[in-house]
Amino acid sequence: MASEPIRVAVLGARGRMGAEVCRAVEAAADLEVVARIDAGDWLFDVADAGAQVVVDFTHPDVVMDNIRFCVDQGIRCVVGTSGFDAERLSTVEGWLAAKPELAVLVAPNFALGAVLSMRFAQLAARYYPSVEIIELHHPGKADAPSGTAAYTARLVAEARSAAGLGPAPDATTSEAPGARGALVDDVRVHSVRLTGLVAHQELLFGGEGETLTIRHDSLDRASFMPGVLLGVREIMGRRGLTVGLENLLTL
Ligand SMILES: NC(=O)C1=CN([C@@H]2O[C@H](COP(=O)(O)OP(=O)(O)OC[C@H]3O[C@@H](n4cnc5c(N)ncnc54)[C@H](OP(=O)(O)O)[C@@H]3O)[C@@H](O)[C@H]2O)C=CC1
Ligand SMILES: O=C(O)C1=N[C@H](C(=O)O)C[C@H](O)C1
Repeated sequence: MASEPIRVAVLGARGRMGAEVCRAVEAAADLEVVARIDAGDWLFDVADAGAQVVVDFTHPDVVMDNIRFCVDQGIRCVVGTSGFDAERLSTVEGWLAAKPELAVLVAPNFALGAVLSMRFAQLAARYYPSVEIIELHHPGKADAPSGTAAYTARLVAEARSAAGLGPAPDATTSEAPGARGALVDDVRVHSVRLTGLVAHQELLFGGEGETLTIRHDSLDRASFMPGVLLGVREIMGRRGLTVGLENLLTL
């Protein structure tokens, strides 16, 4: 006998990602949307609808309150919203410590190619003295740099530090504000916002007489959906906090 579909609530349901997630979940035979919540809606509808998993694509300013609500209500979370730093992640871990049967997935990027490009970047990082990140997004994006770029910068910085690399060479002594981008974990990150774009990232590595460019392009939000659906299915069998879709893949 077929098992019951997983009951999913979508937060940010009228947004760019939330609307796409509602469509993708509805199209999956083993999942169903039981609540669609957006700004101004009553969050308790999620619990009243018997949601087993919440998918959050809202805003960095509200996502922590949403996770807190879900943990209090005993609901698992798949979180795509950006804005997570080490402090936020450890706060979520603290909440989960009191509810060990629950699980939260925070994935900076659900696109397979983005996850692979970060893994390739980790491999390359130890070999090149210079590295800079350029992230390019649609102009409706609220935060800069992107969550993916911040996460990538951290992975690259960890790989550089493990390899004993110091700061990237840079003789700049005079700079117009922002001209050299933001420093994230000692890695320069440049943010472009441009009509027509969706979500894109380039990592530029430089060594003696050569450069290496690793680029990923999400040309459509459909690119994120297989990762989101995988997250919803996998979170049912997990416990605690998982950071990064790579932990659900065999890479
Ligand atoms: N991890 C990944 O792979 C991806 C992550 N993202 C991230 O997802 C987030 C959303 O992106 P996007 O869909 O483009 O943004 P949108 O602004 O299009 O959508 C966000 C939606 O959330 C709503 N919202 C705001 N506050 C609340 C709240 N408290 N409860 C419920 N809904 C709320 C907004 O309403 P209103 O507009 O009225 O405020 C809006 O409808 C961003 O942080 C983005 O970086 C995006 C793509 C992929
Ligand atoms: O806002 C977006 O669009 C995206 N946000 C995420 C991020 O901040 O990294 C993921 C992807 O880049 C799309």
